[in-house]
Amino acid sequence: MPGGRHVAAVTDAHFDVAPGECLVLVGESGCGKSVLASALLGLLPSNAQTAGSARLGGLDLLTAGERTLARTVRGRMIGLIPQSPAAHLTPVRTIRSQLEETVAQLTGVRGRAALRTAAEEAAARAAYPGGHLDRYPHELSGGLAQRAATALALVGGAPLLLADEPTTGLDRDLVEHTVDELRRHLHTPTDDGPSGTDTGGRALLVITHDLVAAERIADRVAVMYAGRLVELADAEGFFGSPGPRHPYSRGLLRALPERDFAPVPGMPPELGDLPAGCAFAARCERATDACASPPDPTGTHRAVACHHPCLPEGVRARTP
Ligand SMILES: Nc1ncnc2c1ncn2[C@@H]1O[C@H](COP(=O)(O)OP(=O)(O)OP(=O)(O)O)[C@@H](O)[C@H]1O
Ligand code: NI
Repeated sequence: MPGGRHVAAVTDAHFDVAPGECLVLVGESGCGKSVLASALLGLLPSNAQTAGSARLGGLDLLTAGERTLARTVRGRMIGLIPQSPAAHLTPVRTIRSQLEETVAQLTGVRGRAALRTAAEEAAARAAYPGGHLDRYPHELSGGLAQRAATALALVGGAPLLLADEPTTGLDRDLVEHTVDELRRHLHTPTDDGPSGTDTGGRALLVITHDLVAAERIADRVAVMYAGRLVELADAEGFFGSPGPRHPYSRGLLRALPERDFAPVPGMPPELGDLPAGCAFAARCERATDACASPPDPTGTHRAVACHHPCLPEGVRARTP
C-alpha cells in the first residue's frame, strides 16, 4: 500500500474441498473472503503478494502464469459466481449474447444455430428463463442476475465452482431456492472426465456471511476472522451438536436472530494493524495471557485456531 503499509488480508489459510463436496467459508465483512477467492483465480491486484500453494488438479494456482490462468483455469477449471452478479455482467449486452460468447470461448460448439441452442441450454441449467434471454443486465431482478451469472459459471464444465456471496440481497425464499440450486450442481456433469463417467462430481466453495444459507448448503464450514481461518468443521456438528469450538464461531451462531440474538461485543481489528497474538482475544471472554501468542495453525491449533477452544457440550474440562 502507499507509504509502505501492509494489509494482511489472508493469513495461514489451510483447507481442502473434494469433488461432490460443499465447503462454506463464513466470516464478517472485510475478513478476507473475497481476497482469498481472488487469489485462487489469479485476480489479485498487482501489488498483492502471495505465499504457499493452492492446488487444483496438478496445478498450483498461486504460481501459475497469467496465460495458464486465462486459458485453462478461469471458466474451465474454476467457475466463478461473482459477488454482485448484476455489476459483473456486461451492461451493454444481452444475457443471450454473453452466454453465446462464453459458450464459443469455452466449448467446441461452433455455428450460429448451435451456439444459440447451447446458450439456451446453459440458461436452462441454471433455471434462467428462456423468455428473458434478450434482456440487458439492468432489466434483471437480483434473483435473475444471480441465475445468469450461475449459467455463465457453469458453461465451461469446471470441476470447482466458486460462489462469492451468492445470496446477498435476496429474499429468504429466494435464498433457500438459490442454495438448493447451487447444491444441485455438485452432481451435474463436469468436463474433467470423458462424458458419461462418474468423476465424483463438482466441488463447491461458497463464500457467505449468511449462516442460515451456510447451514442449508454446507458439508463443511470454514470460519474466517481478521484474515485467518479460525475453525474448520463438519457442518452437522458445527450447526447442531456439539456446536462450534472457536469462541468467535460460537459468538457468530449466538448472534443469529433464530438463536440468542446476542452480538459479539466489540469490533474486528484493522487488517493493517493486527495484534501479535490471537486477533480475537480483545473480544473473547475466554482469553488469558496465552492469547498474547498466536495460535499455531500448522500443529495443535490446525482445526481450531484457539488456545482455549470451547469443549463440546457435555464434556467437562480436565483439571491438570
Ligand atoms: N486492493 C486492495 N488494497 C488494499 N486492501 C484491500 C484490497 N482489497 C481488499 N483489501 C482489504 O482486505 C480485507 C479483506 O477484503 P475482502 O474483500 O476479502 O473482504 P470480504 O471478507 O470479502 O468482505 P465482504 O463480506 O464485505 O465482501 C479488507 O479489510 C480490505 O480492506
Ligand atoms: Ni467479499
